[in-house]
Amino acid sequence: MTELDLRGFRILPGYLDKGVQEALVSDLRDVVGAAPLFSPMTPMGRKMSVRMTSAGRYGWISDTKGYRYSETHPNGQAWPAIPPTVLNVWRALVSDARAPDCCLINYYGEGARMGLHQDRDEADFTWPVLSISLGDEGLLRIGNLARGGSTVSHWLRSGDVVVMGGDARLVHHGVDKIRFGSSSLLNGGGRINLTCRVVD
Ligand SMILES: O=C(O)CCC(=O)C(=O)O
Ligand SMILES: [Fe+2]
Repeated sequence: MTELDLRGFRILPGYLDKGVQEALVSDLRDVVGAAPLFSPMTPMGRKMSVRMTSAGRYGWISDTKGYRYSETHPNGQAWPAIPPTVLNVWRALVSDARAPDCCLINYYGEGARMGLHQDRDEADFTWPVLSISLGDEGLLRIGNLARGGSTVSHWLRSGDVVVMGGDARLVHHGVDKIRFGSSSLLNGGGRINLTCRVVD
């Protein structure tokens, strides 16, 4: 398998075969059944186009009080456990020593996007963020440690995995757009991105 290094992000195209992708989607259906997707508001009061939920001890939430991790879903309930199918990918690529305590699930429907940002709400940046893409293709944009400057873009496809760690742990990134309907993995189309994080 050819592995790519884009500004320190380790990109593993096609890392997960179709069978594993389907198993992940099946487990995620259970997670979303227990912890429904919601549309977060930015601290500025704008609705994000991506819908989200989480699994694990912590989930990532955003509302007018700001971005943060929470031990409960906005509906007040604890998040469901991270499925073993997800933990297996982390174990294979990141660590046997410690498991992630958050798996953020992002769902991109038609027209959804995510602006350039850093993942910096975790306590210890020596742990990488592991990202898994499922379903429709998404155009990842990668910038720099500081805000601004040039960017590079790369289409992520279903089964691709990205490790954002080391010196690149705080590199800005975002998803400009998806190619809605480009994959048949998810009934009804769209893109799911999972990011596994060590929060505390
Ligand atoms: O959807 C993606 O590929 C990236 C998601 C992301 O950057 C995040 O959830 O922080
Ligand atoms: Fe991110």
